[in-house]
Amino acid sequence: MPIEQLADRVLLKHPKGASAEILLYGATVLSWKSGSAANPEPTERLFVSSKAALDGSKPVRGGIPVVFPCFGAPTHPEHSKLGQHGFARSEVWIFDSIVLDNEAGVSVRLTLEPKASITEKYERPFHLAYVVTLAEHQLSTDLHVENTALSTTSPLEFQALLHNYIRASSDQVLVTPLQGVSYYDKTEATDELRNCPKVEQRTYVDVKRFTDFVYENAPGTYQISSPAGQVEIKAKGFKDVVVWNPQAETGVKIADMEEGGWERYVCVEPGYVRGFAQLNAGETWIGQQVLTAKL
Ligand SMILES: O=P(O)(O)OC[C@H]1O[C@@H](O)[C@H](O)[C@@H](O)[C@@H]1O
Repeated sequence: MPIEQLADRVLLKHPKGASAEILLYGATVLSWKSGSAANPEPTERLFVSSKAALDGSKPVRGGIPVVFPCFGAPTHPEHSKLGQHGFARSEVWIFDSIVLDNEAGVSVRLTLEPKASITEKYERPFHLAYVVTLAEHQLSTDLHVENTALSTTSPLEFQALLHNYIRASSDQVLVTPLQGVSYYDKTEATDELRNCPKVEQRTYVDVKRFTDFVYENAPGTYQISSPAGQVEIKAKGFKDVVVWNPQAETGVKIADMEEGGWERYVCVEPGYVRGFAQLNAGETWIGQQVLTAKL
């Protein structure tokens, strides 16, 4: 059975060997096992901390959490009651439908709409759909945000991001091409420094030290290369990208991070996080990414 629905998750199996697992809580992709053209053996491409809670008690530390409607601590007045990274990663999504089920793609659609746990802290009407598609060497995850409000209301303003934890040795992994792109360095000590743009000078960006950089208007295609393999991310609609690895400096303070977990991944997160996407009533915005196992 290429698509299997369990009580709390959905399993996707591609006829050529790749597989993926999506937890309904947060619509979090927990696993993506894929071979590449050069190496057909399916290998795990994502990192999930062995201390991650998978029971819905807190967002999953790993995989691909969905960030919406705010990135980081809320800054928009309509988000003031929300926690860091918003509510999409900590609500149970609905399994909506099977979109595709053939060799070209094994694909499902999950949805999230306002419910009591959301409306008590966020008043805007919306409809989210998340389409996860598994191909032979690819995983695509597409977020559709619809403003379901009446036309008389002001536009919906939101941020969105796909928080990919890509499995890689953080000592050796390199992310390209970010040279020349401006970024904001969230590791700086003061607000003034955090809000002061810098320009990436490096051809190859590494995360050997604590890194939390928000690249603005980034190129949209990223290569993540390490001895463990190479994954390409191609993003559309997500104009920015965040590169994050806490290293031991801040990793030891993360309660659900396994010992030394920061050595085993890099987060490369396409998002719309500088400023807010604006969506008129009745309109839909789509943010997409395609992850390709290259090596
Ligand atoms: O611990 P959380 O809420 O999952 O966030 C993890 C990290 O997520 C990144 O996207 C942020 O840029 C970091 O600042 C943050 O620390």
